[in-house]
Amino acid sequence: MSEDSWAVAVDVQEATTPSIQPDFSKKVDRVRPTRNTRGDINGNIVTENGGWKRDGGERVDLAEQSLLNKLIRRSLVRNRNQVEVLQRDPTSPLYSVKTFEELRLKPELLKGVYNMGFNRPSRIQENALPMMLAQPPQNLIAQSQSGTGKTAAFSLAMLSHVNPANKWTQCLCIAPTYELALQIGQVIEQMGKFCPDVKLAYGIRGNRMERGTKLQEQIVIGTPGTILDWCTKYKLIDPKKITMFVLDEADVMIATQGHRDQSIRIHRQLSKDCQMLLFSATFEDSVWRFAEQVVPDPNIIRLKREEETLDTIKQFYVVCREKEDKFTALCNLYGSLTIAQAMIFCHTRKMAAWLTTNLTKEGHQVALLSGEMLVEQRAAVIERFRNGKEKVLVTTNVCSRGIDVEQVSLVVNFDLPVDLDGNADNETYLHRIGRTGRFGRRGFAVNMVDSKHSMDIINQIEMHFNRRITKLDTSNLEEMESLMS
Ligand SMILES: Nc1ncnc2c1ncn2[C@@H]1O[C@H](COP(=O)(O)OP(=O)(O)OP(=O)(O)O)[C@@H](O)[C@H]1O
Repeated sequence: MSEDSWAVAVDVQEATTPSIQPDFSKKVDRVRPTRNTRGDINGNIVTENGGWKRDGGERVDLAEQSLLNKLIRRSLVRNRNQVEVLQRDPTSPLYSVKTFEELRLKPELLKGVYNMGFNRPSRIQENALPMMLAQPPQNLIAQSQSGTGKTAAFSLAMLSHVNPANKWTQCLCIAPTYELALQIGQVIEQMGKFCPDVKLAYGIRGNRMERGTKLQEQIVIGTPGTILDWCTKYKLIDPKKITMFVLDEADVMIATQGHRDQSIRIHRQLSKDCQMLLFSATFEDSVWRFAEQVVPDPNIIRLKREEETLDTIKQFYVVCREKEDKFTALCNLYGSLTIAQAMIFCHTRKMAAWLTTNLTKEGHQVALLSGEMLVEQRAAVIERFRNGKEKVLVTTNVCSRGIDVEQVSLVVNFDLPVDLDGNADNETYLHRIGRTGRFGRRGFAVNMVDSKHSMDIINQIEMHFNRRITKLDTSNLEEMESLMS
């Protein structure tokens, strides 16, 4: 098969690829590919179909991607951009806080916040928290990329909002999946550690409740289907008594079949005075239309994603003939440079598996990350790599977003990133190599070129970013050392 046809032949390849870790194969049959993907103004990939996006050769489940981000994240994502605030009533004063004290939280809740290691509100929290805690209640639509502190913000708002003396459900929070709901629940539990009278229930599949009894938990978090059943069929919750409704990950929610309608049906049961809060990492038209339906008269807070830059990254390409040749070039490269850690991107799982096997045979300590693994397994691989247990991480695109490994100094595009039409996928290129050269450090990116088509792609990338990609001869050690010094 010609290397050029990777993008087109991916279905066939993956269907015929044996799982190298057989236990992980159970994810494969859930594939529902979508063609309708594009980036929003924040550079996030969005999809209007099915909750899946195709990312190069892998299909990515948006909810899983979100869960992976949560599992591997250790701290706030840095963002120096200004928050944009659009107030419903532009004449009312705009409050923002620089400390948690200014919010006048209950002491036990403040203790919970500090106990989590939060010293001050994150950029989005500075504006979102006073708005969510304001009296009379205000509706809010907030958008910022994953990891900027949204979950922590609305968890705090819910914990602050409830009256523990009232033994009925007052805050309802819905999330796209069982696993995501559990993650949010953990944050609430941790933050509310010193608020023993505030109770939390999980409205998720498998959590069976007796029909007709009313829940006493003040906060209920769950998935739209179960929550809808609990409100309507089982009547465990009186929706008219809900005074705060939180809809998290709106972009993922509407990309999942059925969730959009269920969310709207839950919303319809709520009282008109209920405070509505909606959060999303991306914000393109379909999310916006949905948000407007669910959140009347909103205040809007948006934090633009910080631009990734190629300024501190030296980019090269190596001309090769076929995959064996690319492999030799890679070994030469790796053998001659002092590289802290490297990430190598392949287009398909099959290629990633082949490369991992061969690098391992050469004596390298290699980790493999691919879409057939369960989310928890992917998170564990990333954690090992972060801790330096392996020096090389071979991967398909599934993990190109979200992982920040500061010590990665080399990114190799063993296969160049292409879109479904076989053109340069500039956005993916930026995400892949943008992770090296972080925080002013120098990074290197090496692209393997194995055909006229892939040379065209390099030219397209050069033009797009207006940055030179220099030819590298990996058999010429001296030249390579001087270029890459
Ligand atoms: N004020 C803060 N100070 C320090 N760390 C914080 C603060 N707020 C949140 N964090 C931490 O930052 C990380 C990201 O926060 P959070 O999960 O709330 O972000 P998010 O925008 O909801 O992203 P996602 O939707 O992917 O979870 C978490 O590890 C959280 O514990």
